[in-house]
Amino acid sequence: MDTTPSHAAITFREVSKTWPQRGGAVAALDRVSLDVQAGGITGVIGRSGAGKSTLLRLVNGLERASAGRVEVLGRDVTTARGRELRSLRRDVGMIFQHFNLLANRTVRGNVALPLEIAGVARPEIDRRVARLIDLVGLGALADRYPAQLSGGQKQRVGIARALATEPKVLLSDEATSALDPETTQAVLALLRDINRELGLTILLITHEMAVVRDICHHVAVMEAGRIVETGETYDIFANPQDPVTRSFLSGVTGTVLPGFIARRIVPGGDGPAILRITFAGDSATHPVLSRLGAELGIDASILGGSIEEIDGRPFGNLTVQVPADALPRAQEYLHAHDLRTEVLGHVG
Ligand SMILES: Nc1ncnc2c1ncn2[C@@H]1O[C@H](COP(=O)(O)OP(=O)(O)OP(=O)(O)O)[C@@H](O)[C@H]1O
Repeated sequence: MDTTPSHAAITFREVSKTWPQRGGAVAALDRVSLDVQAGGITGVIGRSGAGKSTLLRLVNGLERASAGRVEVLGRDVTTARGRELRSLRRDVGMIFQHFNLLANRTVRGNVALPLEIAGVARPEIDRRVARLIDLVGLGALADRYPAQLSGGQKQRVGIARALATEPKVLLSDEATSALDPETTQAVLALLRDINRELGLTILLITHEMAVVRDICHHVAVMEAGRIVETGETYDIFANPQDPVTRSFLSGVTGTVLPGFIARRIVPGGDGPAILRITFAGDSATHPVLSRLGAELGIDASILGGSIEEIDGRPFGNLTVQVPADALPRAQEYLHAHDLRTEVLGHVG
């Protein structure tokens, strides 16, 4: 996919943000550059304190950069003030981990709020609110108050409210972190539908790689105020480069070794090799193990594995044990078939 700035809905150029602190300053963002593709879903993942919220809040002017430039839909947020900033904010909706609904307003009243603030006429407000409430599947609950809703329903209200001013960009600040796994799936599916149907650009921050896997087309990995890796989600899963990315992936791609295997690997061991094979793209469904046996006479025993779908494409990992003396031939064969391998160690 083209990554030139002309196709970006949001661009960060050499953006830094420092907070004054006693005895110095803390750099929340350190010369971050990123293009967020128009019409796509981009995830920013990082540990607590990596700078994700700060990055997100620069997009709608809730925070201002200390240096660098942030452009949204071709407009410079870094310098926007007053009327210009208000108009920009109407183009950028936001949803939050804790929903931020007004307790004394019904579902209808919460969704109507941004339109009331924007001075939209009442009949138009009523029309738009009814449509939005239907869009997020809350038609039957329009007159309930937030306290009478589940977490997932509250987030649907948050989404409807964020869409009220017909924004072109939606920011999501850990929108599913407070929800159970099933509700998370339903809310992610709603975001995916909205992205597809409305062509909305979504920029979300999360600390869960599963969220990235499930809905993001692109991902940027942050650590200590910097972006350490960025790319299409599938490529990042199939071929992660940075240790931070690898550690995030270890929880979701079946790459964590079960204890019974990990305990067998000993430093300096010279017994059978434990090999991880990564299957991506077309190679994901090749019967390579049986061919290793049939063509090379190498017996590989399966220790663990998983296969899943990322961005509609198959992706898998297989951990196998092969005799130490057969390892070079096995790897050569696997590499010739476009499979990646990693020697995790040797049994002692
Ligand atoms: N208003 C503030 N004043 C001072 N320091 C701040 C402020 N907001 C954030 N920071 C600091 O900036 C750094 C980045 O914080 P930020 O909230 O962007 O991280 P995060 O990746 O979103 O973390 P989390 O996942 O915990 O929300 C942290 O070191 C944080 O302590």
